[in-house]
Amino acid sequence: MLPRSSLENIVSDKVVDVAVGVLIREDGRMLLGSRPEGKPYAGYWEFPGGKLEKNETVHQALARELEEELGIALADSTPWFVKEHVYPHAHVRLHFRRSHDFVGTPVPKEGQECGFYAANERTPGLMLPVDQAIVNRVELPEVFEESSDLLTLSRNALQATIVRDRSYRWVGARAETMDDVLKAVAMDYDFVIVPPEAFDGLLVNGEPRIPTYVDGAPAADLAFWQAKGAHGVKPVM
Ligand SMILES: Nc1nc2c([nH]c(=O)n2[C@@H]2O[C@H](COP(=O)(O)OP(=O)(O)OP(=O)(O)O)[C@@H](O)[C@H]2O)c(=O)[nH]1
Repeated sequence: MLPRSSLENIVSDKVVDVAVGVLIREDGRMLLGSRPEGKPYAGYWEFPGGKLEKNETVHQALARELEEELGIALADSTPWFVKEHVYPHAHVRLHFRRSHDFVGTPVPKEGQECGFYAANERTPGLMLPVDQAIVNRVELPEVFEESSDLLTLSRNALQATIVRDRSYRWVGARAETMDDVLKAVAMDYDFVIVPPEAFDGLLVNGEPRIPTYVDGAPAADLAFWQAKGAHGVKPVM
């Protein structure tokens, strides 16, 4: 067995960056499709997207993949969050971007199936292991209001486990430092709430690590914060 540091080096040398699109239609349904034959996890369902090519931005890669795979023209997209996952076949860094701004009816070009689904609807095949949890997050409200299915915690792991068992739909925490954010990522929280002055400092390469609400930001500023990569805002109540 190799020492842990060597293992980490091997894995991190081979991280594959992937652009993933969460395309949301006016009725709130999101675009999902099956993976074509010949790829790892063929037949599993996923969000559209694919690997970044050299010198491409995430948005460019996503626009290219949507055109190639489904004949969809992507006008605009905003960063949502980045998630890493180690599969038997690859260590991927998934750059999820959201968009309401796309044109065209998806026409599968690689023999896949696809369609627009609500978060509580089942796709004909299983979702990729990482994506099932993300589907639930698509319905997070953009303006944070305290509600029975949206819970903010202290940063206590045990407490998070307990509230998940009591089946809150979403679990989040307050974060002011990158360390807080990374703990929330490790706990697989659904979101963090950050002060506006800390927001930029919590981005890595301009992207958040977890869906992020900006605390005390007026709802009128939602588009401004979303363009920077925030999921939404938490106005002063
Ligand atoms: N497209 C996409 N890939 C995902 C998602 N979630 C997820 O873990 N992945 C992983 O990210 C990687 C993306 O690779 P891909 O095979 O779709 O990319 P690609 O179209 O550029 O592949 P190719 O050019 O090698 O055929 C795969 O390891 C896949 O398992 C998702 O929602 N969408």
